[in-house]
Amino acid sequence: MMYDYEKNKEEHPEPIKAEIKGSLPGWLQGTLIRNGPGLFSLGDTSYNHWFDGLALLHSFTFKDGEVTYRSRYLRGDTYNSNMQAGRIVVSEMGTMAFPDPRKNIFNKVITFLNHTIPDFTDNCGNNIVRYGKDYYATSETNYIRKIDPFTLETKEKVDYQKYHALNLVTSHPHYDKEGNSYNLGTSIAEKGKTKYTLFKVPSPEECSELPVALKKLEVICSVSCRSLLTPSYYHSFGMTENYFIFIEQPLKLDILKMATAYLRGVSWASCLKFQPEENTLIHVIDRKTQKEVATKFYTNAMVVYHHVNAFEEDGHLVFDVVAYNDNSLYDMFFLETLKQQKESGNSSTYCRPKYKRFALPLTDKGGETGEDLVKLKYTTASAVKEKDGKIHCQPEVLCEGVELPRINYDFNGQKHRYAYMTGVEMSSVATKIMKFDVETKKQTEWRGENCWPSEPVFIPTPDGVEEDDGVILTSVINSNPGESDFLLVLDAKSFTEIARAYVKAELHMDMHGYFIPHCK
Ligand SMILES: CC1=C(/C=C/C(C)=C/C=C/C(C)=C/C=C/C=C(C)/C=C/C=C(C)/C=C/C2=C(C)CCCC2(C)C)C(C)(C)CCC1
Ligand SMILES: [Fe+2]
Repeated sequence: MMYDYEKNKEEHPEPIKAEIKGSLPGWLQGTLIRNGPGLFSLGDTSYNHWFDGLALLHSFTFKDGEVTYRSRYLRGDTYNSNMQAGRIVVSEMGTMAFPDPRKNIFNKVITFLNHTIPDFTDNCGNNIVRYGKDYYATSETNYIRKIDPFTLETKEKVDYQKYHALNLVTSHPHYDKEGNSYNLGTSIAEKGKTKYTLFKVPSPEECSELPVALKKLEVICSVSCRSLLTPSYYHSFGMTENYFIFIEQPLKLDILKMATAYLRGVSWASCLKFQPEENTLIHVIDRKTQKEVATKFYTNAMVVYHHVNAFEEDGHLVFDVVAYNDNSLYDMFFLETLKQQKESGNSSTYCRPKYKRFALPLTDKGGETGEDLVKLKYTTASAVKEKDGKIHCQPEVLCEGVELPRINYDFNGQKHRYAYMTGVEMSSVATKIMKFDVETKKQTEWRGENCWPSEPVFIPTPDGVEEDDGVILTSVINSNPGESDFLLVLDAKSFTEIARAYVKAELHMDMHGYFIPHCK
């Protein structure tokens, strides 16, 4: 049986009480919000790519041993314009929307102008982020959409460009213990320069008076792009106590091609090119000096979407990522490809993701040319100094076939032992979730027959002592006939089931989730 990626999903804005099997820990109070695409065709139009689908938020609220479920489409300008027109009229990364052929020439000219000086989509269907005290649905364009985290109603549209010149911003910010948020974005050909900018948005306390916390956006550092018109695509970055890690990979947006994409009748995604002949630069930014460290680190060509974690140890900066050899992940999610797979029953041939660990020496003083400067005993990752002083890094592959990594976020920036991930076996659905022990390399799994779990989210026990004191939450699509979908609660230590909350509604395959304690 295969998941039907193309099917439009219904929203359930009224709370639905779930049926609990097992018992929920009393301390688990709050709301898990998850985000992902839910609508793929409208009128006689449809999206080409699964990531393009209209954002459908859903949430599980835990209160006094009960769970309530609700879901709501994000009613952004994109959603409203599409619904009003009864067809897809706003372009997304993988789908260029063209004017209705029945429309008059005047309308066609306006649409053309809009795509020459484009106003991008606010269909924020990738993740939930927090800036100050507010929560936003986000993808990677300059628009984010404030939401009510409890009712999932759509609020104001916020434009990063009002606060800083940013054309693209990740949907994976970092947060520190004080509640500050950190994110990374790209400014394209701004005053003749293309650069990646790291910025900070202060904690809720510092922004409490402001309607939009981004008003207090502070630039930490800008990294120049290696080429003006082909910035790298990236989806996340790493942060430790003293450093940020940004991977400038050879998966590139060709801006000139993008500018003419509409005229040429192709999508923006077709202007995204993997260039394996180029290497991958690893930028390390010192948080104290707010400057890039002088040493130049690089590795072979690769494509990374998700950083797992990063930490400092004995003069090294260690970071873990999920990496691919090419861009086949994006290609796998074209709806036509997914449909063919479903019909033929064949699984996909996309490149298997690998959990890789890199170790960068922070001091290379005295290192000889050709010497491996990594002195950590527990990793085979290497960093060899070359004649020109650059450092060539080779990772250690810790395991394969994993994606959507999460850790106990209290350990972000510190040495972690466990990563929680979905397991993928050459297919577009996850068949299991797993706990991976990076020290022993032991993998513990949860799987259910005909069940497709989502990204596993770790929630720490309030008085927890050990890293894995807590629970894992994952929403599970259950394709066993006559059975309902459910939210699964696992004990993170033993990775065994504690409870299921069965929902009398069809859950959709989503991307990422955010847990807000005590939001109820
Ligand atoms: C502004 C701008 C623009 C636009 C843009 C856009 C429109 C974007 C969007 C974007 C987006 C919208 C993005 C997204 C992303 C996503 C991702 C990257 C994802 C990933 C995923 C994954 C990794 C998966 C996983 C999974 C699942 C989900 C299921 C099961 C199985 C697996 C595990 C495989 C342009 C360029 C034109 C120009 C410049 C500026
Ligand atoms: Fe992501």
